[in-house]
Amino acid sequence: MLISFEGLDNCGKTTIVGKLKKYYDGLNILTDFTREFETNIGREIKEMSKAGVLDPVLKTYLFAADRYIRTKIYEEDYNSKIILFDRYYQSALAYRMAENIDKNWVKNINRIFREPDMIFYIDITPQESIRRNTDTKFNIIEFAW
Ligand SMILES: Nc1ncnc2c1ncn2[C@@H]1O[C@H](COP(=O)(O)OP(=O)(O)OP(=O)(O)O)[C@@H](O)[C@H]1O
Ligand SMILES: Cc1cn([C@H]2C[C@H](O)[C@@H](COP(=O)(O)O)O2)c(=O)[nH]c1=O
Repeated sequence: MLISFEGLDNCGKTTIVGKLKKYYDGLNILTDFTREFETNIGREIKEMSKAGVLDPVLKTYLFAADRYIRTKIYEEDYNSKIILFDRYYQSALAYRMAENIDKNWVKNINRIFREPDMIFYIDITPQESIRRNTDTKFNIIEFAW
């Protein structure tokens, strides 16, 4: 089963995914979790973002490549394990649309990904997202408010 978690930066995805992993481990239910920036391409996204050389088109391709590598790892596991995705392709749609990139183009690139069995959207306000932010946190989107 593939379960994904979405929401604004700092909404609490990683906290919830961590707690769920512990909970399922306690029940001996096989569970794994994954998030962006775990692959070489993911790390490159971070470096390019810090260097200011990422644009929305590059982000679309690179995040999809990072996601593709991670989905391949779990290809055989969806029927036997719970795979928790801390962000999935819905983030690509939301974040690229916010950057005025054509939704259908982003959708087409992300068509290769299996649909999640469940998506949890964690709803916080932009103000709360900013309030929870710390200087040490990596943000790929400049806060515009
Ligand atoms: N339910 C909650 N209420 C208040 N604060 C919370 C809650 N859940 C998480 N936080 C706090 O919000 C901050 C961000 O949490 P977390 O890293 O889990 O969010 P995230 O959505 O994974 O963030 P990121 O956008 O960096 O991936 C942390 O300081 C965390 O302690
Ligand atoms: C998957 C994906 C993510 N992003 C953005 C969204 C966030 O600002 C960062 C990821 O950081 P977080 O710690 O997981 O919140 O990357 C994006 O722009 N496009 C994507 O496809």
